[in-house]
Amino acid sequence: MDKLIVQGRKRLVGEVNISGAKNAAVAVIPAAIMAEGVSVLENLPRIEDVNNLCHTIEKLGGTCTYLDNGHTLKIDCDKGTAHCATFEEVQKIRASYYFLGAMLARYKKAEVALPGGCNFGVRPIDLHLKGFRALGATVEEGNGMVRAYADRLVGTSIYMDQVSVGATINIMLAASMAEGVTTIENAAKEPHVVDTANYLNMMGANIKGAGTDVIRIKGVEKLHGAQYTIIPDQIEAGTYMIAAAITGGDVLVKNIIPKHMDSLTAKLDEMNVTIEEHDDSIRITANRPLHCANVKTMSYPGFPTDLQPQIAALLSVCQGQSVITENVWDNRYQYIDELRKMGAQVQIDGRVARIDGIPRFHGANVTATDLRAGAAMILAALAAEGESVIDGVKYIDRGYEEVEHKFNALGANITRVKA
Ligand SMILES: CC(=O)N[C@H]1[C@@H](OP(=O)(O)OP(=O)(O)OC[C@H]2O[C@@H](n3ccc(=O)[nH]c3=O)[C@H](O)[C@@H]2O)O[C@H](CO)[C@@H](O)[C@@H]1O
Ligand SMILES: C=C(OP(=O)(O)O)C(=O)O
Repeated sequence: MDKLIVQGRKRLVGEVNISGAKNAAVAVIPAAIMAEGVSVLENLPRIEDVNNLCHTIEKLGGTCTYLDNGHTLKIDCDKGTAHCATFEEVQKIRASYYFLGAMLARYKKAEVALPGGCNFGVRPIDLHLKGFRALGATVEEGNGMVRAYADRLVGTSIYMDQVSVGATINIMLAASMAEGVTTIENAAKEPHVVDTANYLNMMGANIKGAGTDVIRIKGVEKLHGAQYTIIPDQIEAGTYMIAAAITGGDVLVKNIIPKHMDSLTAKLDEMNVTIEEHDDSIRITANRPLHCANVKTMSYPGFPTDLQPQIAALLSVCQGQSVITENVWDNRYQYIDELRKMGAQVQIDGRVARIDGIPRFHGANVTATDLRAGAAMILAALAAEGESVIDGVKYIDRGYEEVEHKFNALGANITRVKA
């Protein structure tokens, strides 16, 4: 597996362009198989999750063709695809569960292997399946597979027991081609939910209310291809904003939607970081001592769980005691042992992490236990005294485009050693 070697104590200065959002791209790509016609997706991030989804579409019988340097993709499933996805690619990533909703919509039948993705303990998909059943599908699970089929899907009212990004999007996909109207109450409001709804509407769907907690979907018979530009990645942007703060840097984070960053900018402001907001960029300057802060992760517009490891790295080198409460995942502190190897002082008690600020990290050999844990390791290593070696880079490559190149362009010194 590739490793990253990071020389620490580098102040990041300059500008960084944020790529398209992973969690939007990974929903929009499977949604493209619902179209009779060709879709052109722009601003796709060049990341492993996108590669895996493209391979899946090709194995299903569709075609994926890049039109430029890898950010614009033409997806052609005009003649239809298979409805059974059991390949290795499907098991590697979380978002492969969207093929269930997409296939069920177009073919009224779907067979998909259980998804993979980052390991935060149990990651059930019961709410997705409950939604499909409510629409009239029969759903069976067994041997690592989910099988769903229906003679017809019929719109209905669905109340989500828990706010779930994946279930909201998956039900939206299936309901787009159901008969009649579906309402999803207590829906997730994340920017990627809105992005997927916008793409589906461009394809001819009739979805209203995405971005609020009630989404209303009037089913249509057919969807056509569409040209669509993916939104910027809120989490990649947040990672570079925190990188500027942790290295005492001065970075303009470009090509973003500043509104999506509100929960993070409020927190960084509270910590004494200077923030300048522009139309589509944010400048982060950190030239004052940073204060401790308390962070609670929540669904959007709350503080995203996908920035929890990165903010933990930053809080580790702030003055005083900070408290993080992880409200989304049962087990998202596996990376803390790795951060401790670099000197972090953290006590974990269930969903709560108490972090006592240290003056600075020291370099160490650490492992990226998952995608955002890997991002946190890079941030800690950038701020650390000495050299760090980060293993498990394949997780980072799932969701960060050209990670070492983007950081090095800001003044970091990161070298990739190929396995
Ligand atoms: C590909 C993608 O977009 N991944 C994101 C998505 O994951 P994902 O869609 O898997 O996360 P959910 O929003 O569904 O999960 C939120 C909570 O609901 C629970 N739950 C979820 C589904 C279900 O059927 N039953 C159930 O109990 C989960 O255990 C978790 O505690 O949202 C998470 C929360 O913002 C992010 O961390 C992931 O980066
Ligand atoms: C957890 C994440 O992704 P996934 O749900 O795809 O594992 C993430 O993007 O931080």
